[in-house]
Amino acid sequence: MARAILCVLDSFGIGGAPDAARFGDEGGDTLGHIASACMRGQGDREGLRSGPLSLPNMTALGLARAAQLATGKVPEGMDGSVEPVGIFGAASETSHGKDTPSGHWEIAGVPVAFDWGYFPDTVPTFPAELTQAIIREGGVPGILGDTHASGTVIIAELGEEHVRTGKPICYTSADSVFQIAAHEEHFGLERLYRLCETVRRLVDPYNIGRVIARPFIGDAASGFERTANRRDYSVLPPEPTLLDRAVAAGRRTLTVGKISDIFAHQGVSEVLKAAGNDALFDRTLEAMDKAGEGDLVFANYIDFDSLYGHRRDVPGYAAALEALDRRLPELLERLRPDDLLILTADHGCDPTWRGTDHTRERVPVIGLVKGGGSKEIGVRDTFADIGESIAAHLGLAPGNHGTSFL
Ligand SMILES: O=P(O)(O)O[C@H]1O[C@H](CO)[C@@H](O)[C@H]1O
Ligand SMILES: [Mn+2]
Ligand SMILES: [Mn+2]
Repeated sequence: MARAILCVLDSFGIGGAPDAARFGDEGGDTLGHIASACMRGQGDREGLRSGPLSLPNMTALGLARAAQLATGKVPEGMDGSVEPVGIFGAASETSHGKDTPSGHWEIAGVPVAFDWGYFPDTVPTFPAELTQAIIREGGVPGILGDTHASGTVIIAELGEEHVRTGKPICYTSADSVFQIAAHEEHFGLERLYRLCETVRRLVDPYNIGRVIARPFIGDAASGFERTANRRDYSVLPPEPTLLDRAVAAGRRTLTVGKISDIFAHQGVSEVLKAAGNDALFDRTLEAMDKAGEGDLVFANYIDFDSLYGHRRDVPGYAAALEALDRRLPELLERLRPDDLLILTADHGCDPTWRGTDHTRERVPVIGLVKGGGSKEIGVRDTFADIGESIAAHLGLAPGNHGTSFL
């Protein structure tokens, strides 16, 4: 039994999704395209990184072979001849959406078999009656934005007007989200959180997955910058997840980063938060030190997605992958006999792709049971196989979805 350590590299897809065309994402491949770009010198950035993508520790865990299973080819510059030390394969998503909650919930054994509500890619994007209700019940003089947008672009465009008028910047994306950007000092952080709670209630009838507070600081002269005080207001998962099942069985679930928000704080014993992948990795190590027999550590590394994938920043994404890879030995050293480690992702966000949205992709499933051998698990039909394998490893009763690969 021992423990299970589940790490989600947010948006680290490996291509090959059988239903990618339905999303306009046929050919989308986060890892494959980053690796190819790096081979062409397009991953170079002065003072940051250069050359082919170098992920020796994830390759030892089977990343190159997992990508080969997902797409039929080894990413350029990666070594597909390395014999993986542990569990390796890929997984396809069955949930209808390619968003963060769908991906994480499916990993935790609960695929999302219904369609979220989405706001149309029009201006205005939000229904007039919803906007009116937000103005009335949220106590704001109006809203800015009201469009599909990239969060960093829209605060550059509207930050000054927001500070001047006090109107929050409201926007959405291809995801089922209502995002609210507001200045931490001029508008106020607590006031932004309260507004998000109000909007959470108001968008429930529209079946919107998340309301997201996007606080920022700065001014027009020096530029506006988002802070780490982002907060996600998710609806409840439709069924008990792996987290709920673990807690119900008397286990502890130690969540790192935004996991707790993504699961609407259900089935969470402990929340370890931090800003930035590096600090989140530190929290993961702390959680591993705290976790006892039969417990689950569940971590999310958000920078891949929000700082690099959505920003279509190939050198940034490559550097972040290499940084995490360099630190993996610290995590591997902390594994106790019979601990299960899995590294995976919740969707893709190919930084070479058009637009700024997620990409429908398969995800890697790589890891090991400490003391166990090498095992190819193939391409799994659902991310739920990950949660089901963890449940089996921890001695929890089987759930309603997925099949253990252990
Ligand atoms: O452009 P930013 O604000 O980072 O938004 C991105 O983050 C949201 C939540 O993950 C996605 O829906 C996408 O729109
Ligand atoms: Mn995500
Ligand atoms: Mn995202």
